Amino acid sequence: MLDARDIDLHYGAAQILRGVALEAAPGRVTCVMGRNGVGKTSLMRALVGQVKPSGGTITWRGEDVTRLEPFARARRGIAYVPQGREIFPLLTVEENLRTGFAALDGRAEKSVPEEVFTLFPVLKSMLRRRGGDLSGGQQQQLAIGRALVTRPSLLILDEPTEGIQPSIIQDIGRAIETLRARGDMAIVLVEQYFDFASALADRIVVLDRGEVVLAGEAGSLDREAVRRSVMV
Ligand SMILES: Nc1ncnc2c1ncn2[C@@H]1O[C@H](COP(=O)(O)OP(=O)(O)OP(=O)(O)O)[C@@H](O)[C@H]1O
Repeated sequence: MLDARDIDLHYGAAQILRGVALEAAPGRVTCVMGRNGVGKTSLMRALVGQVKPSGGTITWRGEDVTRLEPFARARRGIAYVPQGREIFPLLTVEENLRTGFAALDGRAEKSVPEEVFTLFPVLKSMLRRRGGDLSGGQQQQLAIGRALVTRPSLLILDEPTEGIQPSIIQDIGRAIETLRARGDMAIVLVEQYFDFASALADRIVVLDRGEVVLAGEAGSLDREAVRRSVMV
């Protein structure tokens, strides 16, 4: 269980997050929604340790991880698929997948889980291709695959549908459903694509200008209010 409470975040003098709360539980998809620039990515970066909040606490499986470095959180099962994918264009697909092991300690198993290729068969057929030669959608699948090699129990996905063709968006949606159905992984999904998010979400948190303005079980929230919150 992830429990982030009262998160404040500043970049210099600018306050980006104000008292934000976010929970994520195994077997559930928590969607973080909101327009451009409201602080969604900043919140994810705070969860994984890439930025330090100026206030609040982040508890993961009962441990306060607020001050832990990113690698220490990765070793505790937290994996992040950043916005824009950030795969290595000159490395092959296989090498890109293997970079995920850098997050693990020496004792961890260092084989790519077969599940990665079950979820994204295209990666198996492209193991020797360079990451940069893949389509945007294939790169997104690779970025998710790389996160899964650490066998995470919290998977954070930052706008995985951005700039991706519809057929691959469907594949990614099915992959998220499969991972949720396993029941042991908590998934946090940042999304602005309303239909995709609302089809997957168990819980929805809407941010606006650094604050939570709507939060609740997906079925209990006013769909139109959520839709409006992501419309430009
Ligand atoms: N490293 C940084 N230094 C200063 N300001 C930043 C930095 N990163 C982001 N910001 C600013 O913080 C605010 C929130 O950005 P953030 O990327 O978290 O929003 P977002 O909701 O994820 O937006 P998007 O959907 O466009 O990615 C924006 O005003 C952005 O310009």
